[in-house]
Amino acid sequence: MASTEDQVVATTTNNDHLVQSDDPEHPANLIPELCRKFYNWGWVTGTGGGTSIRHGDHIFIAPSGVQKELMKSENIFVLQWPTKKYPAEERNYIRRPLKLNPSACTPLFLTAFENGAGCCIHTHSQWAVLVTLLVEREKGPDACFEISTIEQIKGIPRGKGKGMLGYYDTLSIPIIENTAFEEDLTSGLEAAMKKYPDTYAVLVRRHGIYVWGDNVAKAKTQCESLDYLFQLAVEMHKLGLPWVK
Ligand SMILES: CSCCC(=O)C(=O)COP(=O)(O)O
Ligand SMILES: [Zn+2]
Repeated sequence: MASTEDQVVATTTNNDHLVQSDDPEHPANLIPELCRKFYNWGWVTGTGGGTSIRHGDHIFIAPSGVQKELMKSENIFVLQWPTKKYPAEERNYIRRPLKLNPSACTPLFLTAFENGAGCCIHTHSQWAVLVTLLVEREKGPDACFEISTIEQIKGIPRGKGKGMLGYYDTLSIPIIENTAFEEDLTSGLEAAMKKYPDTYAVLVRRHGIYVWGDNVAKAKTQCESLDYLFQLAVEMHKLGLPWVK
């Protein structure tokens, strides 16, 4: 539930103050800034993908179907945290920009926040999509991308409070099947997180990846490390080199 103060302000001002800040680290400034970077890295082109940040008891969410690299702080939706998984139906937004809808990824971002994340990134990176195709023969609940003995694996946590993976560890990222609508991926994401409680990412076959972290810096670092590893795996495959020893 929104606090009484926020609800009162919402009826009169749409809580614009929640997305107005001179601080570049404020989520309403950071989400557009990150999306500009992600666009240049091929992660959020053609309106696909996005990112969401939890800041105290507020969740900041980008609008749906917009060019994510052109987004402005005034376009950002705000939810009170904790909230229900399908807030669009619950009129639970304490800031809702006119003529825009919240990202279809919202229930997936909320799943990551329920798991303790401070930031969740969704990319449509072609490297992520390609690795899901390379392991397409493995369908069902055990589908997984695995890679070992590559230095960049050290950029991924072993699990919450367990430190980072080591050079000789095997990194496993579960793969779920895509659905016709983004929000329908939520149950698959929940199931993968239950089966792999230490994971910080879930690949979506023929679609992309969801990566989360305790905070923005960790989510971004992990997403970059994974994208590096996916690109490397694809290039190794092209050279006929196995990426798991
Ligand atoms: C061409 S993008 C299709 C929708 C999608 O997969 C996505 O990640 C973007 O969803 P949003 O509602 O945030 O635009
Ligand atoms: Zn998507």
